[in-house]
Amino acid sequence: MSEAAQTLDGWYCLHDFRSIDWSAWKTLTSDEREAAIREFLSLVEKWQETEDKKEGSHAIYTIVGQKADIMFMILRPTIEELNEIETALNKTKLAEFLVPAYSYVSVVELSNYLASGDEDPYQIPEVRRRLYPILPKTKHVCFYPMDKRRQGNDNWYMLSMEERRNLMRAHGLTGRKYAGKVTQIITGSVGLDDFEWGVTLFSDDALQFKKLVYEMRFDEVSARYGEFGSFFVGNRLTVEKVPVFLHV
Ligand code: VOV
Repeated sequence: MSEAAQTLDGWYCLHDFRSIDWSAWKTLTSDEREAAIREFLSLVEKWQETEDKKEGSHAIYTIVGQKADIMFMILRPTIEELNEIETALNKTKLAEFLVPAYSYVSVVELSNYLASGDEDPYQIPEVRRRLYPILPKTKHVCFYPMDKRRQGNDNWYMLSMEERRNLMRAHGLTGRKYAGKVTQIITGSVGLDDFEWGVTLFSDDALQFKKLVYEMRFDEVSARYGEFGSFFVGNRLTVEKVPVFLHV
């Protein structure tokens, strides 16, 4: 049996995608809509207080295309808190008009492929910053789930640790070319959701998602072993923009 990579696991993560039932939303009076928006914003304010205390983080993006209209990405120390947050959201008035489109449950993950030293990694500030990240406030987001292939001669899980380490090193070098342009948050989801990882990319230039993902297709680890789910791309929805977004 090949040696499993050891993972470092950080905050739990929920990607919650909803479509908006605009026809139903329009049937409310403008006072009712305003009250629903106020109630929703007070929920987001609570999320912000948690983020300010560095006890979690969140991001809200409007999604381009028909797969969804809005995405909430939530990070919390426990999976129970993710459940509480989705339940609180579901109990709001606005949620009566939010139709579930897709969701993904995972946990922020770093592997030990490129780790060095004997120090307890959970005590290294840079590692902690990546395991418990405050989500970047970039203009755009790209999310997709992915697997590593297990088929015939292309079975990631039959490769030796050394072979996987070399492939991940090459992957990291390609990724490093995008430093300052794209920030990635990899979340592990084996045993938690339908794919093995969630990939969330943040950038102020949406074109960089295409350039990075395309370039990575030529890395052996993606070319030979990568299998991908649906891609979602979105634009940041700040608290200030919420009333305009929901105005009908
Ligand atoms: C923004 C660029 C970027 C950079 C710098 C980067 C670097 C790194 C490093 C150094 C490491 C290994 C150590 C660790 O930190 O775990 C990883 C790990 C991982 N990556 Fe990555 N990745 C990037 C970006 C990046 C992208 C765009 C994708 C999607 C692949 C594609 O083809 O669409 C991806 C996937 C992953 C995955 C699924 C893992 C875990 C694999 C496992 O088997 O455990 N990743 N990644």
